[in-house]
Amino acid sequence: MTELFEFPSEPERPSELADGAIHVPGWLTLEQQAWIVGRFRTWTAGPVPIRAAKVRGHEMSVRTVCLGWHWQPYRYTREATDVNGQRVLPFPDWMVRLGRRALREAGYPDHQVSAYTPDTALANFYDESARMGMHQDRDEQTLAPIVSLSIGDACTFRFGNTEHRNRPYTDLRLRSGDLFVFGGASRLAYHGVTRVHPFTAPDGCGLDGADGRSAGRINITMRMTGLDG
Ligand SMILES: O=C(O)CCC(=O)C(=O)O
Ligand SMILES: [Fe+2]
Repeated sequence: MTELFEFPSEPERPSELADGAIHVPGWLTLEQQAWIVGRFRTWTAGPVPIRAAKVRGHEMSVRTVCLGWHWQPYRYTREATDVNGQRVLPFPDWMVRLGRRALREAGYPDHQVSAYTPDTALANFYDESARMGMHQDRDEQTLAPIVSLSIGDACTFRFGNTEHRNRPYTDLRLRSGDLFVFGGASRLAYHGVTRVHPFTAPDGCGLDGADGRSAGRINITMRMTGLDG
């Protein structure tokens, strides 16, 4: 035999789906993932507990806890007036640094990296039956890029166009540790999660299933609201 099979597998590289939309597979180490899951558990404990936001009277299947600003359909407030009226946790400095590193490593230019000061994060939890319909992230007053981190079970992420929620779109798998950035010409692209793939979370990522259940998926999106106060 040749040594063909001894070559390490091709390293995973960033790929640009569309102008400004970059997928970086395996961006977070397992240790970083597990650490973030630990932080997530503290956020869900309050003062504003994780909850399913209500859209036109219907609870979303995804549950969300926010940092910095509280998102409710379709606005940001400091107090979670649709939950318990408490003020949300502050946006952590480590996440600003992580957001800048994400932009840099996704290939964004230096001036955009240094100007990037995300002030809100939506931390979503998906159980194996949760989904997120096609939508635009447009409750922010700036068009600064969105930085998205995924941990736990993989999902099928649908990334579409800026005009409407229908084709053309690309379905890709977001796995534990992946980074996805969408800014520039892709900032207002419609996107959603069509399904979660149970039992695909890697050992050591910090999300473990219990009693035969799958681990679920955490997704964190950092954003710059452009809001004062
Ligand atoms: O879970 C994801 O990957 C996307 C989440 C999302 O689009 C959102 O929170 O607005
Ligand atoms: Fe979104």
